[in-house]
Amino acid sequence: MSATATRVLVLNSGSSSVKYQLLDMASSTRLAVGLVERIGEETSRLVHTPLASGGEKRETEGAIADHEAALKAVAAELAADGLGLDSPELAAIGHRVVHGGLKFTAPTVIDDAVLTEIERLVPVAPLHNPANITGIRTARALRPDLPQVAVFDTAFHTTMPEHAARYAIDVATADAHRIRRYGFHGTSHAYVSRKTAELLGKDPSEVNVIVLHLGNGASASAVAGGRCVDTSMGLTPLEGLVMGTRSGDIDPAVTFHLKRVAGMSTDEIDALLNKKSGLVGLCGDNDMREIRRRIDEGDERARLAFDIYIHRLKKYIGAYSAVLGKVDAVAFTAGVGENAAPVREAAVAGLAEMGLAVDASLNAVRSGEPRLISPDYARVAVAVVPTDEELEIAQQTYALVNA
Ligand SMILES: Nc1ncnc2c1ncn2[C@@H]1O[C@H](COP(=O)(O)OP(=O)(O)O)[C@@H](O)[C@H]1O
Ligand SMILES: CC(=O)OP(=O)(O)O
Ligand SMILES: [Mg+2]
Repeated sequence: MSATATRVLVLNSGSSSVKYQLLDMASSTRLAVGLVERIGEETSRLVHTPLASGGEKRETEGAIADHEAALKAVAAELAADGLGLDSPELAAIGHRVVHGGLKFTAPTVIDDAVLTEIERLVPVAPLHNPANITGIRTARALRPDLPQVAVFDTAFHTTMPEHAARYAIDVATADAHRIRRYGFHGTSHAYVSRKTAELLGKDPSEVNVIVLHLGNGASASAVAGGRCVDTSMGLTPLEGLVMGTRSGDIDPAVTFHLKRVAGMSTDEIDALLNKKSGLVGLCGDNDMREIRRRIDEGDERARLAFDIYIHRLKKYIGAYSAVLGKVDAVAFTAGVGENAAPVREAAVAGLAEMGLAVDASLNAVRSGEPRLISPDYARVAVAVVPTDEELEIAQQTYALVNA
């Protein structure tokens, strides 16, 4: 790495999107940020903002067939601003990798063996690891000389005690197939729980926080003194909360029933629970903005979908309050958590006996900053804390390549 190489490119590849940021770590500045969405559809969209030059946001619409094409389009956008991947100032590329299994508990420089292990984990993160792998391969082909670092969603959750991480199934079978609860969105849960402590003016070691990461995928975590002690996602990112397209918790016997009685194949059941369930399965929409609009128009299906979503969320707030014993803060984050005031209001409604309340005028504030939305008298702080997985990945990546 050259002495002047202080930039990190971060790729957060999702099942149908890529979020990216180019950061200069020496000056703590964002040089460019962007998003490619609806990859694989006719209506793909790339939004690129060249912050370094103060340039205007650029939007390109049109089919982007796969993640490889998406990354090449991102590289071209960066090059157009003089920030191309060929820059000698680039120190490393940091990749979000969703499933790291038991092997990866920290950021890792990617070599062939690491890539093979990430591939081995595809069956337990079928929507995510393949996209992460394509991102890594494409970036490597463009800059074979540069360190590529994987930052795993599962890493933060490896501190979970065995009684939280194990399923109550036959131990020999579980161990033979590495079946246990891994948890995901860990980079976000780590970042947000730390930021929440900061907002309270405390050290992370002094506070217990329930983090509600509500994006398209959604998960809750119980963080005690900076360490994760429980989280809602399991072997795969399917367990737990109701999500945009995923069912979350369900009686596993539903799957046997669908196979034996409805005659569905394993792949069909997988697709049903991962892609055609959750909010989209319940009401046809997975975007909370659209669901709220429909509720305002009196749409009953949208109302029921919302109520099911909130009911599950409330159950996890209750469960994690019990797991933690004492809760200092509940933090809402990600697309829904940061933007949907009605979700925050409804999730906390009726929990005054547990010390939880939301102040309506504070909850209505729109801001990109961490903020409290609970009234002064509330025993537990309720906060909105914007996540920044890309910044966290950049910092971990830069620290590793400079170590
Ligand atoms: N202004 C808003 N109001 C309500 N919900 C929103 C708003 N903006 C985004 N969302 C929700 O956030 C979701 C995306 O969250 P995000 O954290 O970006 O998810 P992911 O990383 O899984 O793509 C959208 O599907 C939508 O439901
Ligand atoms: C793990 C996971 O569910 O990630 P996302 O929310 O990006 O789909
Ligand atoms: Mg996300």
